Amino acid sequence: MATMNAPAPRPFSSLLHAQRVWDTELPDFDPATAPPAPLTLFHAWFADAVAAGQPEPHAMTLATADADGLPDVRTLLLHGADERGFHFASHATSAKGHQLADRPYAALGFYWPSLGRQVRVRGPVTRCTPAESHADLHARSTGALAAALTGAQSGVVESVAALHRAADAAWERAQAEPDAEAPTWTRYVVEPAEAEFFQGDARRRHIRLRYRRTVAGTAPDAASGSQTGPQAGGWTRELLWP
Ligand SMILES: Cc1cc2nc3c(=O)[nH]c(=O)nc-3n(C[C@H](O)[C@H](O)[C@H](O)COP(=O)(O)O)c2cc1C
Repeated sequence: MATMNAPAPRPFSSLLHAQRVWDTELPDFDPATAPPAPLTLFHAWFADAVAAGQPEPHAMTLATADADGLPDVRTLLLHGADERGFHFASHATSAKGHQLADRPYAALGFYWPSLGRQVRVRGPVTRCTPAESHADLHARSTGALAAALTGAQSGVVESVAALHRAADAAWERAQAEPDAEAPTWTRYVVEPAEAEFFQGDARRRHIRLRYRRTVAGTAPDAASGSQTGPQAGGWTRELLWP
């Protein structure tokens, strides 16, 4: 009887070079129709990503720098986007928490491949009040509370068994005490100084629209063709070469 052999795995380079990007139907983006402030466009693009079935559209990369200026990056969930900025939450005692204490600036990146869209945000980071951090924690699932109660984020754990013990204990506590405190859990806000919207294009005519916060009356608005000054709300828009 013939034996069924599993196919030999393809070499990494062959797999890598077989991948494609921007070869689906992508939306048009006319920057001349973009709203004056980036928050409105972010909300619209987020709704588009949800409607397009983009998995986990609220997952974003958060870049920070350590005390020596060395960069670091990880994935987080967006907890809100409003006039104050882009909100996320984590432990103040984690690696990112220490980095933000040393250098309270960050960059965020969203990528929604279903639409060929990327959004980047940069700016200073502030901590929300303890009451807001508490509310953030308790507005979410038992699993999220348990994860926060496990604590020690970014510390070294001696074994998987130790991780399981701590996680199981945290789950039990989260179920028994839904109001339990996780004192280091902190909600942060990135206040955008810049926000860039990238619309991919199959022919590589990608559109990049950057908003920069300005003092009123200081800069023309290249994206709208206006020669008369900045947009309402203190934002200047510029098109960037892709
Ligand atoms: C999809 C996804 C969502 C995540 N969301 C969060 C989050 O909201 N908050 C958080 O602290 N960590 C979150 N994490 C874990 C972080 O990526 C990271 O591992 C952790 O925060 C420790 O980062 P640090 O050592 O740089 O501080 C998430 C990971 C993934 C893959």
